[in-house]
Amino acid sequence: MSRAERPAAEPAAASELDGLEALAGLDGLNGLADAEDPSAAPPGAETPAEARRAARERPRGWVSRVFARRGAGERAVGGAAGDDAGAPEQLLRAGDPDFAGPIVQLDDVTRFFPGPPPVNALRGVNLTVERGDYLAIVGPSGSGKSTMLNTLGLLDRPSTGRFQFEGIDVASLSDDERSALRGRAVGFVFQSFHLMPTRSVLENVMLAGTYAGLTRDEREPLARTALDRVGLSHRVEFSPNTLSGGERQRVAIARAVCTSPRLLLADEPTGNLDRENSASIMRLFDELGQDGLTIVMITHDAAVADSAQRRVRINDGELSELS
Ligand SMILES: Nc1ncnc2c1ncn2[C@@H]1O[C@H](COP(=O)(O)OP(=O)(O)OP(=O)(O)O)[C@@H](O)[C@H]1O
Repeated sequence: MSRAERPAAEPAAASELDGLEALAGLDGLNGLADAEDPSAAPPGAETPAEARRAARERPRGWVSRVFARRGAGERAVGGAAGDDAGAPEQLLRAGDPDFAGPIVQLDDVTRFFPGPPPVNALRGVNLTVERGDYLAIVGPSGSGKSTMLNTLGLLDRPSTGRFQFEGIDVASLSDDERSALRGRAVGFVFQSFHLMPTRSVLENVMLAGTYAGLTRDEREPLARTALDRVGLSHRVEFSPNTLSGGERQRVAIARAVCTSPRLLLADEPTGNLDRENSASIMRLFDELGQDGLTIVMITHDAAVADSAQRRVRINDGELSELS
């Protein structure tokens, strides 16, 4: 199994949903593939126009609660309506796209797993990622790459040290706030694509908008634009199973970028691709980087790492900058 697909604290069977839960920030929510559209508001819920007006009036960098859990294993519901009608709307901090400082700032971050055996997976890591950086993280197996990615993707918390995302100290966020920030600000691309085989290409990409709290009407045009961006507008109604590996990864990238995340995390994005498809995916990353997207990519492939603007090495949990 590849890195960020693994839950941070406990190993689990590889499944399509692992990565999707990471995308969603809906840790522990079961039945995701079959869940009803969470943005389909029940009768009496606020209309899309009302929701947009309310969103405009919120303080910058905050979102209203998008998902509520009714109980263990039950599906997500939309907004503050439905069974929650009458409950006060909950505002969650979800980062600030206009924050002028670094998007990521790690100060003396450690991650300790008590084991047995005990492991210091990250040791005193300092890292600043500026908006628009395109960074590759390289390192041998077991060096801490996936722990770094889980941390940056708000899937795991440092044991000690400080992690600031767009100036917010992540330690001060509640679980719901971390999920909201992840859903709004972070896009994930995995080695093994994590596409739903029973859904069309378009539906797979639209799923990302669900997790960002968008209505169906808002999601479809964004998904079509993203698919156009990755050169797949002629494949929207296809099943992912009928696509080549390179095309599947393009769908996954479209899904990752369709809601305009501020940080794209890529875990061995070319690991399952041949040389030609790898080069084409790297060109796409270059273009996304030139468009201003901040990208952090883990790779074993030196040629792939060379395509990034900046490289860091991780060795036994310690990070060092490469020239
Ligand atoms: N949940 C966990 N519990 C205990 N130890 C863990 C856990 N996750 C990671 N580790 C340990 O932390 C160290 C770093 O693991 P990590 O998965 O981050 O390495 P990696 O560089 O991603 O490796 P690979 O390239 O093989 O995927 C390893 O020694 C690993 O066994």
